[in-house]
Amino acid sequence: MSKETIKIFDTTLRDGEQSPGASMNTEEKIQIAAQLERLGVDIIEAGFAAASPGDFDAIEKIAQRVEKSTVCSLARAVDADVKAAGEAIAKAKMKRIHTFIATSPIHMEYKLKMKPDEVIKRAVRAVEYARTFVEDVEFSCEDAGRSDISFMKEISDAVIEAGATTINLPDTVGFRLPFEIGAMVKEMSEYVRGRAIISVHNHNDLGLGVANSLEAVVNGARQVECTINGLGERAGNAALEEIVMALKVRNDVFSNFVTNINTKEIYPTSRLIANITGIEPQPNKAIVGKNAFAHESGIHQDGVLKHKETYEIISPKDIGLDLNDTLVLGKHSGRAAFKDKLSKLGFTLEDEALNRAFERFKILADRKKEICDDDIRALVTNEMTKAAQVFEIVSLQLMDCSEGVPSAAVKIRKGEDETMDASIGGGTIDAVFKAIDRITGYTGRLDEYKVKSVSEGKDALANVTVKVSFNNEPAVIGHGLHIDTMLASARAYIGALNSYLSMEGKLKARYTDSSITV
Ligand SMILES: CC(=O)SCCNC(=O)CCNC(=O)[C@H](O)C(C)(C)COP(=O)(O)OP(=O)(O)OC[C@H]1O[C@@H](n2cnc3c(N)ncnc32)[C@H](O)[C@@H]1OP(=O)(O)O
Ligand SMILES: CC(C)C(=O)C(=O)O
Repeated sequence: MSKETIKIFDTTLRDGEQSPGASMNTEEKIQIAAQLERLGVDIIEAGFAAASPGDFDAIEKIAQRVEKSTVCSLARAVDADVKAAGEAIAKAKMKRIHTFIATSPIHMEYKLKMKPDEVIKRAVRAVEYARTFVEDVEFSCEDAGRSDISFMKEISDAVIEAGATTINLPDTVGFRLPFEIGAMVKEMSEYVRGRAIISVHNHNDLGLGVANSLEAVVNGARQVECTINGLGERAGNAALEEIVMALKVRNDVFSNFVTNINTKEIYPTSRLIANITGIEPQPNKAIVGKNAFAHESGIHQDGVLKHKETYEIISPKDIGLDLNDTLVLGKHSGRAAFKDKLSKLGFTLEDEALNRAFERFKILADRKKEICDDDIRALVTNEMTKAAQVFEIVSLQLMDCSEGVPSAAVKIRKGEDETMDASIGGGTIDAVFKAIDRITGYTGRLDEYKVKSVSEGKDALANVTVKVSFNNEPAVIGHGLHIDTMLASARAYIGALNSYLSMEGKLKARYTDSSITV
């Protein structure tokens, strides 16, 4: 019997970005989309085009670059949203608009303040309008988990008639138990058989997102929506890596199904997302957590030494994690070893980018004795996701003591010119950022500041993430990497400014284009 393909719909760049603190800039989203394509996901939900000019810009750029996966934008059942989605994905080789409206009584009455008939009308209009941009239209019954099944059948009939090809049944608030999701999916997939495919999108509020998704597959779902590392609104979404590995490891149960995922790209993808968002999977997280393959107790270690499978149901190699790779890089390592390490970590860099990364590696190696894989991942990701550098930090001098006023003197390069200025501040970081504002002429409002150590030890790299809003426009993200936390902070702030400047013209054009309501 030929196997059925379960489509993997990745929404890390949309629902994943809804995790508090997980915002990403355009360059970072492009890198993530390229990695998701390598991973083999069928559909990349690249964002919500109408949500912000930055989202629109990122989706548009992803649509122009991704070739093997379908690129999708989310849209409310609102003309302006559908138009923005259609325009953002216009250049994609394979494209989809995903439109949604809530179908549960509680959402219709209190949030939408619409009668069920009006909800159906809005859904039909959105799907019909979406079909004027693309052939592939997905419709979601938001809060399907708490919706009346007969109403979902009625709205599905209407949107399928209007041209929807996928009906998604999100358990938006993660309320349902596996047997309930199974029953809902079975009834709905039998109802729409031959007319549309049924998809699920399970949230993790009760920790059941993955279990619910697997139960949905058994009962007829042929598309599963999920995110890397389980990122997503509130407690997150079902984790892609867990769903895919469960389908693979338990192929005795799921023998009729396959996915297009190259599981060896799971670990590199997980690390890329963790480095970019600064959100580490919990250590005991299944598949990609730091401890997922660590055996701590004597009896387990004894068993594993005698026969790995006594305690291991997954080989780390299957997810692209090579625990036996002992090549440690340091100040005496050359380009060949560096290049070899990059390719083992899943990076392929053009010559120029490779040279820049190698230079930064050498500078780091002068200060840090041993460079571990996570240092290299952070360094290369940082290099690849940098916006064009209008401003660059040249040097930083700080004065701080427990009784005095913190002050910072910063030298910044712009093209050929170098400018130095100083500022005092409420704290050292405040002084650094104020000095940068004085030199560049842009005043930023700091919305978020996060610092994370990339590896262990006192000489670990600091990875600083900032979210800054310039000129009261939508906030942008910047990352800075350095052994010195203050320098990493200055780089992150300048990175955010560079990112803002690279989008400034576009943002303004979209704000002032009266045909687009965002
Ligand atoms: C379950 C999910 O994850 S849904 C996706 C969630 N993602 C996001 O919200 C992305 C970020 N959101 C945003 O940037 C903004 O909310 C925007 C741009 C989409 C809309 O902003 P605003 O116009 O200011 O509206 P606001 O967010 O305050 O309220 C949402 C409005 O959309 C309506 N709405 C919500 N969902 C839908 C829908 N699917 N179809 C039509 N209307 C909807 C709400 O009823 C509300 O309408 P009201 O203003 O008439 O009361
Ligand atoms: C828009 C839909 C698919 C969603 O994110 C949800 O319901 O959680």
